[in-house]
Amino acid sequence: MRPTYIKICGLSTAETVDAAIRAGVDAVGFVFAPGSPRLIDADTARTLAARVPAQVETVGVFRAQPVDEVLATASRAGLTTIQLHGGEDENSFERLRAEGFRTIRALDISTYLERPDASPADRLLIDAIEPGGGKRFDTGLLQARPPGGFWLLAGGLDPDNVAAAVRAARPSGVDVSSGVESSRGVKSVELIRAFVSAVRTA
Ligand SMILES: O=C(O)c1ccccc1N[C@@H]1O[C@H](COP(=O)(O)O)[C@@H](O)[C@H]1O
Repeated sequence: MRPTYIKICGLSTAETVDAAIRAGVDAVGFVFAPGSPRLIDADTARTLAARVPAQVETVGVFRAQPVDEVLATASRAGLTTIQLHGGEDENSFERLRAEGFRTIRALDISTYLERPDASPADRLLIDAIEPGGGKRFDTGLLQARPPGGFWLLAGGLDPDNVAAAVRAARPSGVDVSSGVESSRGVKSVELIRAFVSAVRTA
């Protein structure tokens, strides 16, 4: 069986990017969604992404932003992958792919249950209602509509709950932001290490 894919999101310092890579993550995320406590600009992301080895994905996270703005930011930052939390139309992912990006479509659990097949992106991410809010959702709801293909579980994961969440929901991967922070928006090297280690025990 393939090891669980791990993405650590909302990184903003060289120290935490390096810690995530040393811990063995598959992807690091940079947030460009206005209003986020993890918001960084494209030039900062470019400097951080330059530290990341080629086998680790660099993901730009956007929420309800015009696709032209998404493309301009991700291109300037030199990222490999774009994660959209709403605002996209059915053509957006095709356009992002045509520009050479891998894509992740993030759906909150309610939207996923209403439209489980609404994912023309390369990968699906299922999240709680408020992205980046550190709140979990009941993964038992997925039993009614088990996701097919590669999918990521997100929403309120942390080093203490992630192993059980992986065993229960069997996602292809996990994505975390709040659960590896010492205070809102501030990532912790220790919590990043503990999170990756907990996933590996699941
Ligand atoms: O992290 C944010 O601030 C954010 C803002 C807007 C859209 C997405 C955001 N992050 C994504 O939220 C989930 C997990 O969040 P948490 O672990 O519950 O805090 C993850 O997909 C992040 O990429």
